[in-house]
Amino acid sequence: MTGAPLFNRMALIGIGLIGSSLAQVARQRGLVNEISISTRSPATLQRAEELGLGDYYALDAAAAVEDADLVILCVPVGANEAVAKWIAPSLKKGAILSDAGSTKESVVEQVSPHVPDGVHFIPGHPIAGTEHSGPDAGFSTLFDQRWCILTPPDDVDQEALQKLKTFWESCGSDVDLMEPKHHDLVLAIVSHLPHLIAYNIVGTADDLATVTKSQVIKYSASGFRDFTRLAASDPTMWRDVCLNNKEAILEMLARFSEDLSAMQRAIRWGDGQMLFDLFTRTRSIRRSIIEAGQETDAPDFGRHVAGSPVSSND
Ligand SMILES: NC(=O)c1ccc[n+]([C@@H]2O[C@H](COP(=O)([O-])OP(=O)(O)OC[C@H]3O[C@@H](n4cnc5c(N)ncnc54)[C@H](O)[C@@H]3O)[C@@H](O)[C@H]2O)c1
Ligand SMILES: O=C(O)C(=O)C[C@]1(C(=O)O)C=C[C@@H](O)C=C1
Repeated sequence: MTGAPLFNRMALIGIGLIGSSLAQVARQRGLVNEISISTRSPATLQRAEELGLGDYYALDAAAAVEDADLVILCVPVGANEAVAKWIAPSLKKGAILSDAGSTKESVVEQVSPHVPDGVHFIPGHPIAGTEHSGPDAGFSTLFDQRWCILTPPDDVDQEALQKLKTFWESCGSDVDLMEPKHHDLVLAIVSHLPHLIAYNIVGTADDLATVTKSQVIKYSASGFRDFTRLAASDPTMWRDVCLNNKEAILEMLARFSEDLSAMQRAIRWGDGQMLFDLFTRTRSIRRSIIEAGQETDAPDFGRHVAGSPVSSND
């Protein structure tokens, strides 16, 4: 990015995959003058310092947000309320307060009551990540060609919204605006359910006496490998996602279980047509995603680049 930095001081509370990636991209592209970092554990804070992610480091989150024009909470969603309470008295008037949490309605409910007058609270969620966590996992291109969803309140300050939008665009993302409840419903199916399925299938395989751990490793070049990647995601993060998007996740799990039962019935009764029709429909969904230029056939999922068509065995 060329031109003046968008913000003078950015404060990041939580410096794992997302916080570290934000620090690196903001520094590399000159989006902010200074970065102040706070996190709960002294060892993580020290690691952030060793990696040179910021300019100021503090275990006291309130101290870290003083004088910050942009504050982004990058902690597991279950920690947002406590952090908001902690930093609220120290937030600068006119500052933008945002977050990166994977759920949005709970964040709005838990953080909004603590936001002082004159601070612009605009929740956000980069749809970008990996199964890795901690400051070492971050990288500056994480947000390139990914979506970032912002869920501003109806009476949002338009100038603040535009500034935050420009920030995420400068991080490489495309920005969409959404209602928090709608965000949670959409993400329940496209992100939360796939992770739960992965946790479940890997757990089931591990429980089966016939599928020993060594066999899981030996044959993991198969489809199972994709599930093990997702199932290696951070347990705290995903526990908090489940507890904070309970309604939408339970709704999607119920739908999923019904569809799974239908598939089970088709297999039991030898209904090959049902199975063939379903598999044909789902295959065409992946093809249409690729044709829309939102997916490559490579394992680098989700970037908005034109990809090669899926090969056909027909
Ligand atoms: N990992 C992903 O793929 C991904 C993608 C998009 C959004 N998110 C969301 O972004 C947020 C951060 O995720 P991450 O992947 O960077 O997690 P992470 O586990 O890599 O990092 C979390 C950081 O928060 C700190 N922390 C935890 N509890 C805290 C507390 N009470 N007070 C202060 N710091 C605390 C940890 O020490 C760590 O530095 C989460 O809300 C998550 O839902 C994650
Ligand atoms: O690619 C991955 O590993 C991810 O899990 C990233 C992913 C996703 O489900 O797409 C996970 C959770 C976030 O809230 C956003 C992105």
